[in-house]
Amino acid sequence: MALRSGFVSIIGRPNAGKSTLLNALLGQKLAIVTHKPQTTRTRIHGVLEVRLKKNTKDEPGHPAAQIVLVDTPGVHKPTTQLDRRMMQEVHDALESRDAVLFLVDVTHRLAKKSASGEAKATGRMSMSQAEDDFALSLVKKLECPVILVLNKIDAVKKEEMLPLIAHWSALHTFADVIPISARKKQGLGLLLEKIVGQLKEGQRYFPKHQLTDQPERFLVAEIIREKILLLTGEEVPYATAVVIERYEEPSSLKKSRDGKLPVTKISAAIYCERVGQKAILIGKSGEMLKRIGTAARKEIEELLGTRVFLELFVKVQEEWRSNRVFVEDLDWRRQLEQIAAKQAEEE
Ligand SMILES: Nc1nc2c(ncn2[C@@H]2O[C@H](COP(=O)(O)OP(=O)(O)OP(=O)(O)O)[C@@H](O)[C@H]2O)c(=O)[nH]1
Repeated sequence: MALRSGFVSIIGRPNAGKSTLLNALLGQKLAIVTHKPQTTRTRIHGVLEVRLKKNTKDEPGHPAAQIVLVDTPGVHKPTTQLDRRMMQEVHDALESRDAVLFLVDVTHRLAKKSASGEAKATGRMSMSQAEDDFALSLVKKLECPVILVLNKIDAVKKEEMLPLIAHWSALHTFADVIPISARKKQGLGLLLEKIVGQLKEGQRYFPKHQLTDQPERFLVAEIIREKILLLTGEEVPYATAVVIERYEEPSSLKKSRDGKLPVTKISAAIYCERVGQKAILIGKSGEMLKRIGTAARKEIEELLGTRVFLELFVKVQEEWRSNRVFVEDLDWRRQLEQIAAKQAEEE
């Protein structure tokens, strides 16, 4: 059976579990995950090789495939320039896709019907419903097959699933409806089979062992941002951006004579919008910055397979989320172009 290949975008409201699903399918952490909505800001490509599965008398098989999974920011109504950039990333991810996974969080229950038979949603529920509806409106415009993926089934009772499946299936003609738990890795085999079933025969888009097109320095920036999201509260996580200012890889990956791993030297700027936020990020006697640095360094060392010397600086850039130029410059693809231009200038 010939290889199949294609781009498959994962779309859904903030916190639906898109990044968790990407990581679970890849079997490796590529996208950062937190319990806070709007964690993902740019689209992330994760390259998944699916092995050929031969037909058996009990189960049908499928051909080998290369699936380029595209994780996207959560679909939400934009209010700042950053939001608009995030939504642009969603639109870009929906352009000329081979298939789309529309991810719904099943713990956001349906509104209960009142005595008059009217379904009423209130507060947080009505907001999440509005976000789901907005995401669905984008999906409805697509010409490619859309698989409805009902996520977080580990967190609801089985009997709650049937009304949810009925509700969502009535809203659009989905190519398939697959209940999964991205966190518990349930239902992923079936989901993969269904995705491969939607792809056409084709060549690989990326070399066989390449996990992503995102260079390590940007994965490093995301790891630092994840630790900030996890360790700080209120507005600080949303008002924070991380930019790698220095990234010096060791000349060799060999251990030194005394058995020590080589060192990667990294300096990163953490941007926030106000002096008060800077004070929170630094903490009393620099304690918070130290916690962020230590947590990030450990994970970066695992990622790079070297020791890491990590310097963090906190800088204030007032209202950066509404500054178009600043937001555009945060895009790693843009940063990569700027680095390449600078290198060419220096040579
Ligand atoms: N119980 C349960 N929780 C899950 C599951 N999948 C994801 N989560 C949790 O849901 C939260 C959000 O997960 P993410 O993967 O960051 O969600 P996302 O859709 O990428 O979020 P944004 O970046 O905001 O768009 C995290 O706390 C996850 O651990 C699941 O299958 N079951």
